[in-house]
Amino acid sequence: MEGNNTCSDQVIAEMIEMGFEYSNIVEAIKEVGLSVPRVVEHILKTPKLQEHNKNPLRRQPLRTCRLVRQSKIFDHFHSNDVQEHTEDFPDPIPFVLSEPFQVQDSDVASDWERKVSNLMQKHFGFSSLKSFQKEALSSWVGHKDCLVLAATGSGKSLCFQIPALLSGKVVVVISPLISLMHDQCLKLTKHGISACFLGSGQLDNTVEKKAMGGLYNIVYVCPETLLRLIQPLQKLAESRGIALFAIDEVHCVSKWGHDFRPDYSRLSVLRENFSASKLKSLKFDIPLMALTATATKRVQEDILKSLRMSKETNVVLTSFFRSNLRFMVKDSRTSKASYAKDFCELIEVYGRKQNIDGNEKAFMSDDSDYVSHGSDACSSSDTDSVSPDDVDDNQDDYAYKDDFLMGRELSVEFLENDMDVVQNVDKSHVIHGEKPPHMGLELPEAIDPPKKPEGLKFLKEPLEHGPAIIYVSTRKETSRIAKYLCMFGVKAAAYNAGLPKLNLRRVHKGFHENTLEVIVATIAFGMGIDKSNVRRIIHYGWPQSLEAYYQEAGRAGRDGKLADCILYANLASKPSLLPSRKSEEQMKQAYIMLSDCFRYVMNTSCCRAKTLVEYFGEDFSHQKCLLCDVCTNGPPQRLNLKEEACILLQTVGAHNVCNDPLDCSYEDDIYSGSKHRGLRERPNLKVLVVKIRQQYQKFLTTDILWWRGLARLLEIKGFIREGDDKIHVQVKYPEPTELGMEFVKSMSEQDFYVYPEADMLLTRKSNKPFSSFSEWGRGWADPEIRRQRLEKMNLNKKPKMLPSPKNKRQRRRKGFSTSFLFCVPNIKKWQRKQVAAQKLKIVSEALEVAEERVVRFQERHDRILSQICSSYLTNTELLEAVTGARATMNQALEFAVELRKIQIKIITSFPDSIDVLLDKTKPRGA
Ligand SMILES: Nc1ncnc2c1ncn2[C@@H]1O[C@H](COP(=O)(O)OP(=O)(O)OP(=O)(O)O)[C@@H](O)[C@H]1O
Ligand SMILES: [Mg+2]
Repeated sequence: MEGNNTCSDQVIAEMIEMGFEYSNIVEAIKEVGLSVPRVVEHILKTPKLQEHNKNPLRRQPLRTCRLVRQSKIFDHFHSNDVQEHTEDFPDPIPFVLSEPFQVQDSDVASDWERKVSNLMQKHFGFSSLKSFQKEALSSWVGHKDCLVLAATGSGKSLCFQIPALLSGKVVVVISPLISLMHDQCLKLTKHGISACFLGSGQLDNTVEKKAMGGLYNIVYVCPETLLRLIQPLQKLAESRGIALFAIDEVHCVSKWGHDFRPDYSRLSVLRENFSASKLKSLKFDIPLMALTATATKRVQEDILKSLRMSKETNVVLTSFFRSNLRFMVKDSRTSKASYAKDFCELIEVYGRKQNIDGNEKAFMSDDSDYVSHGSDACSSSDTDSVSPDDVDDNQDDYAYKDDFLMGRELSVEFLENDMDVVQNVDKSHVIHGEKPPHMGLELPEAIDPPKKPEGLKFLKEPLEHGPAIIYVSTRKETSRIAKYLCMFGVKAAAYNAGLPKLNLRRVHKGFHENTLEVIVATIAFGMGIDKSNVRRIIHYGWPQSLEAYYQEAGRAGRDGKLADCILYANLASKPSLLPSRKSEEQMKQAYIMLSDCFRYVMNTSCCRAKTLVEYFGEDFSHQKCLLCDVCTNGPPQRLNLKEEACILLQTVGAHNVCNDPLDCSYEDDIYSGSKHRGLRERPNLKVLVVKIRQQYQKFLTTDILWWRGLARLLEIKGFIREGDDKIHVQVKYPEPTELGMEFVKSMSEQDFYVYPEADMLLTRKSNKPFSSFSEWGRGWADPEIRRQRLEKMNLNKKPKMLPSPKNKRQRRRKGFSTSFLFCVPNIKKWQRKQVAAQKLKIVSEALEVAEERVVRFQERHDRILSQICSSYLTNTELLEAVTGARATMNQALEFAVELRKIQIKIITSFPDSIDVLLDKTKPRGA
């Protein structure tokens, strides 16, 4: 019979179901072991025991069973809206033991793999363990500590859930977020495993007592609560027993990670208080199992050290590579103006068209709450009457006044406040100038990296339909984009920690039940999101680190099917840190991580997946993933930039050997950024580029972006380094290295072949490598041509006045906003002109391209027309082709007209911006 090999919990539960008395079962198990038939037989044959079981097959009333019913997850909330949500929660597992039942360690170790297999099948419906799960469990069975590093969504939770089932003891899980604990308890309850969470979010004060009495298989705690409960937990360890301490999302331990939480760094108390030397009843230290999906080598070492994990800790490292994720980087201003371009594909997929065929009706009626309160999701019925430009970005009002929900505040804060605010930092935990910790412990390489480029099999696979998550950095933007998408019939909603809790809960529910398809969220929609069919993760704006990026991107494609991870970033800009309170040391670390992220985006030649997994210290076993934009589009053409590299190096060198302070004219605040930087100040890259432009006619019109990219390449080659003691996202005050100077000396011998970086490509044109300023744009520099053009356009009238601030809102509502011209309102006039000049340059370039396209489309259109004429046929295919060609031509024309309008606006507002662009106007004092 099956019961022969089930664990003690199962045997007892089965026997209780049959109606036997608990104390009799325990006594019988002691006599005959964990076999249901033998236990039954023993009880029935023992007259003493039989007395209590006159009619064993008739169920005993609960109170005589000395059992407690496993509380529903909702019992943990003092909520009066229980009825509304009861359907969320399945019937809980029937019972948990009210009395501790110590299982012998030998029971667990024997034949554990088969027992695990049975338990998995019973509770989760899986047939087998993954190899890393098996390895983690075997560490636990051998009483060893274990650090599990496995990709997002790979199934790390199972590693600590199984020990609870297998041993009959309690597993204590330390988790950073109440929402995460809530989600996991919910899932476990559904799988018939008793679990609870403790901490500030738990308002039912009986739960803690019950948990410390051993009534739950799995107890989730946040670190603060754990520190408070050391003594009760010690008692629990000595009574029912604690099988394992699992520290989930353990990268939070390390200040070198992307999500440091000071309370996590105090978790060494686990080793101190739950070791065999401290608790006499223990034969072994209670094992620690630390789990994360994002940890660099440095973070891994820090975890081992901070938690005081044993020297024999088994580091279970799986490949971080997710072969079904298609990584892409796209250039975008990531502002309201670029929504139309960036989200057109998304709208096509999730928008009205598709929803009309599907269940739009249901969406509109069922989700009327979202619709009527408009801030987090909008009605698709708005679509027809609103244009993209009508999105009111001032409306950031999240008041949620649903009569139905008013006064029904959930009494438990299952979602943290300020989850999307970068964590505060406990300065006492940061040692200035501290070297990265080193454990002297060799971390193993990945145990089972995939051998073949699996991307091949996804190459021909279409992207299936499934939900999407868009990550943005500000709360305001979540609602702005959600509204924009809703206007086109996309079932979208905003999610950020500033929204009312009930609202967030509904978004969660909508997402999991597929009534919402696109969630626009801050990082608050974070850890523990485990939905298998997420098809797209879009980052709209720069992430703060590659760790955070990969963890968020990893929420896509957990079903193993193809999924897209697209990062939209303004390649002409540099990322900046989100405001947070950080110590100096942590700021440095944050900048290093931000810089790594910047370099990932700017890279054009190395497979994205390779860059990412190697970032986490893994050897990528393939050359390419075959899916990412770099693999599919190929790297750009390599260029020999020997001359440019030498010129930059020479300029850097020339300005670094300057010892005479009077000769260094960088005190000008426009150039150096500050008047007070002191005389030993080095020129920054911008100043150096101006010097190059002044000195070399050939480079007069080169873009700073181009030099920025080149400086990065020179830094990678080790030819220059950052001369400032601060860390910058990109080298700012370059200083030549010996290697760099050697290169200059050997100028005639060495080539400098490189793949231009993404920002360099922005400015580069095939036939004019250094000119980002079109002929047409150059024409404006000539006063006569300019006069003629303005005359022709009837626009040589007075420049427009700067709009008054009170009309700002109105201006925003109008289609083409001129606000982009005045987006830096407080800077000096000269700088403003420069900004305008830069914009003019970009617009002119774009216009040139647009005009070329118009001409091309026109030609195609004419060609098809002439074909029709010559064939004297009314061939429908040709007619369709000519209509299509006309449509594309018109589109291109429209675009060109819009660009022209913008250009005129810039020129009329700043007529001399052209001069600035050509560097004719010198800054004050230069
Ligand atoms: N052995 C297995 N076979 C099949 N599916 C599994 C197995 N183990 C876990 N899973 C499934 O994998 C999914 C992800 O599991 P889980 O939430 O534990 O991932 P995770 O590694 O903790 O992810 P994250 O890094 O986001 O926390 C779950 O839906 C789980 O049911
Ligand atoms: Mg997890």
